[in-house]
Amino acid sequence: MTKLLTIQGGKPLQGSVRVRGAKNLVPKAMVASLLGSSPSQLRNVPEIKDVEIVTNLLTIHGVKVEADVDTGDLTLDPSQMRTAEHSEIDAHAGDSRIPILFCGPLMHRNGEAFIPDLGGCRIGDRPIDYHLEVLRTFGAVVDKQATGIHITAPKGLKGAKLELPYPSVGTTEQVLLTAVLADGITELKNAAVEPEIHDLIAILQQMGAIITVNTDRTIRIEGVERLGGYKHRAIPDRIESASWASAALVTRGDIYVQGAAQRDLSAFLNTYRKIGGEFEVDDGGIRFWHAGGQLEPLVLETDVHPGFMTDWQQPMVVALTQAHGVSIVHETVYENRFGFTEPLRRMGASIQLHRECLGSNPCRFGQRNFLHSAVISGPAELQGADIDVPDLRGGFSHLIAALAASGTSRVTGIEIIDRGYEHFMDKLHALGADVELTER
Ligand SMILES: CC(=O)N[C@H]1[C@@H](OP(=O)(O)OP(=O)(O)OC[C@H]2O[C@@H](n3ccc(=O)[nH]c3=O)[C@H](O)[C@@H]2O)O[C@H](CO)[C@@H](O)[C@@H]1O
Ligand SMILES: C=C(OP(=O)(O)O)C(=O)O
Repeated sequence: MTKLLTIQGGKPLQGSVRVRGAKNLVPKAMVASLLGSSPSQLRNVPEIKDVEIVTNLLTIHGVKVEADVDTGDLTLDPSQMRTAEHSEIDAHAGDSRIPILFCGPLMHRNGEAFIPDLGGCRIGDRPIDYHLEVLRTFGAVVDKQATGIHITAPKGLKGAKLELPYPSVGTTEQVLLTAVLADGITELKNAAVEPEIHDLIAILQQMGAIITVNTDRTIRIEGVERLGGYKHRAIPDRIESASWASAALVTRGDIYVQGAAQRDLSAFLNTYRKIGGEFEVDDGGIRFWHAGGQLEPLVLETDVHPGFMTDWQQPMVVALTQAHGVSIVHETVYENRFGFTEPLRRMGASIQLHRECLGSNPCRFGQRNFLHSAVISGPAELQGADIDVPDLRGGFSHLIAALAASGTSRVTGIEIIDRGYEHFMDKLHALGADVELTER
């Protein structure tokens, strides 16, 4: 059975949606529970696919996971841990990148780990060379096999001096989850400092870890012998919040995002204001709306935190198709994150892709053959189209383009959107969207 979403566009989205814990924190917080000698409690957990995948992976490793989907409370008890079969891990890895973060905790607890083929969005090559390099420096032995990668630590894991070629989020998390129980001190230079990393550090500190973050992207971790459980409320999802904000702009609507946190959206809110979007912050969330005038074009470059996040880029590009004039977007985090613009062009948007760096941020893709800059001319009158969702954020962008377009769009592959947008169909209905889901 495939799901088909039919969208009649042209209605402004209006109303309120609730955003819960961050997709890019919650699964990692769940993995961290493996390091504890007692149960952990995580609050504000959303019902999204990546949480389901990590729940299954933890369960096959003997962790008892109890969830209350209404309150979003999760209890994770690792006291009966066991080693899972490679075939079991493969079967449950799904379309997520999280399995690679099990390495450190599993080596500490079971002496070995297995990395299956990883999922995640197809927005670039997404190699794992930094991960394997840091694990080797901790003392792990990496054995690449036909079905995946087997990792052992025959002499234990020892603190290390590390420096990343690029501030990779996943590799920084790999280092944190490995170093906290390693023997001795780890120093990581050029670390990622995204809000989700700080939240993971807060969790590890509650468990008993000793971690210092310096202002120069250096993280110092003093290994300890034992960690306990944690009790933590996950930070809200800043990507989902920004996505609904873009939806308000594109559809000329007005959306209150309950749970959105200004602190983690700073770069996005500056851009939102410059394009002509309005927002108002209160204790419970942020209201986003289209002020009624014309939207202004922008020059935008994605970057690591505290820059404009790459996962905000795709919905924002749809908003820029509605701005009066020429906008430029330079994607510096992933080499191939503009594939989603092809359906937008079919819908009537004017977007040209370029191999050159159209911006001044240092970028790894400039002298290579990657279409990683976009020139967008607006405003475009979008028409409905048939679309197959390519990836999580690209898919959400297509939904909001279709909601703003005249006529009917038929969208397949929407299951991908469940990876990061909790109950998005219910939310679209609540916002007054004319959408219908059928199975065929
Ligand atoms: C589950 C999760 O949290 N996903 C987020 C995480 O992905 P993820 O942790 O995979 O992203 P990274 O920060 O590691 O990747 C950044 C860049 O580093 C490169 N790289 C990374 C690792 C490596 O071993 N070798 C290498 O070359 C990647 O190809 C990419 O070009 O951070 C990204 C950047 O904020 C976000 O877009 C993703 O939503
Ligand atoms: C790229 C993303 O996620 P992942 O790393 O899980 O593919 C995303 O959330 O936009």
